[in-house]
Amino acid sequence: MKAVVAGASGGIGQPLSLLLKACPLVDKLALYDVVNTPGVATDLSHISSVAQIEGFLPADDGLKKALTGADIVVIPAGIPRKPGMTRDDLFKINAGIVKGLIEGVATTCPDAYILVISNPVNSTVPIAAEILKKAGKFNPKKLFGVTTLDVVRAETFAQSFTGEKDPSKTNIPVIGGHSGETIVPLYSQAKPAVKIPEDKLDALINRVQFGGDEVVKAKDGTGSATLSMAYAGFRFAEAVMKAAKGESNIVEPTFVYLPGVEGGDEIAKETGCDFFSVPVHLGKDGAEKAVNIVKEANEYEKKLLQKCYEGLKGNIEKGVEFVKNPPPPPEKK
Ligand SMILES: NC(=O)c1ccc[n+]([C@@H]2O[C@H](COP(=O)([O-])OP(=O)(O)OC[C@H]3O[C@@H](n4cnc5c(N)ncnc54)[C@H](O)[C@@H]3O)[C@@H](O)[C@H]2O)c1
Ligand SMILES: O=C(O)C[C@H](O)C(=O)O
Repeated sequence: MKAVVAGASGGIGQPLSLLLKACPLVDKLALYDVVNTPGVATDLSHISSVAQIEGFLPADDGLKKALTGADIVVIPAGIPRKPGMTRDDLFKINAGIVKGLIEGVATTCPDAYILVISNPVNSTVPIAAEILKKAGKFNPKKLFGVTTLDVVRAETFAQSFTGEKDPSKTNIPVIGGHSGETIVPLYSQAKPAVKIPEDKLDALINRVQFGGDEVVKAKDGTGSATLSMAYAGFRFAEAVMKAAKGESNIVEPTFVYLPGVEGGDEIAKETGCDFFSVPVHLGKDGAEKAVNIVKEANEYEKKLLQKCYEGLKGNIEKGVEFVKNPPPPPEKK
């Protein structure tokens, strides 16, 4: 498989590229960024793994060259948060970055699986969908917002209650979107079952919903989660690649366009949101089936979901509007 990382020189991009370089499922790896890819690619090229690696910059049609023949494109390009910012504050800059990259995908490798990491995911994925629709290249089964970090956090933060030595052995679905109260962990649906004491549940849910802020605060102005995100992004990319190669029974929560995925219509009706993260069966064609876990939520979780829908609808609409009614270009001074 040929994998492309767009935003490869960044805090997420570099460790994610390292994990992809070491992954035996990857034969070719193209690194694209507006800076530093020659250095990052040369460094990684000394690793004795299967993947042939190349780095590209925008000059000389670099994006097109990076994307040519891509099977999977992972996008962590864009600015990260600083303390005091919301993910929505990143929209102004990151919306344009994602738009440009997706336009490149639409013309060069429209059949690739597209994994969007750039924030605000609740809006950047709708932007990607609208751009692909405009180009007549939208395949909803192959466009994914990466929400795996929320799952990773939900597993990790619950470890003291599961008693598992390896927290990843407890499957905890996290649904909704990827920001604050739009993130809804469903501990009632954990497999194997987990008993969270009632007086500890609010704090646990809050930590998962605002785990990103915990890292932003600790990094004190130097960025947001990068290493845990690279781990999570790789975990999801590996799942997509394994499914593409024919491995069965791969189910991962991811933010998808529900009306375009089997089983999604029912969830869209129930949530009022066209884009939503739910556990999705992955196969050769991408998102094969969305699992309606929303209806399994208990009363406590249903209240969380109501808040999620309110925030998420506006974020989705903002992304769609950005493409349908683009803001005027800034005036030249
Ligand atoms: N989905 C998630 O769970 C999740 C988790 C963590 C971070 N993020 C988001 O991922 C994004 C990247 O975070 P980071 O910490 O790696 O930031 P970073 O600033 O360290 O890296 C971003 C990289 O993108 C590059 N870039 C900018 N414009 C580009 C363009 N047009 N084409 C290609 N590359 C371009 C920059 O040069 C930089 O190397 C942020 O928006 C952040 O909020 C998402
Ligand atoms: O919090 C952020 O801004 C980055 C990311 O979305 C995260 O959840 O860590």
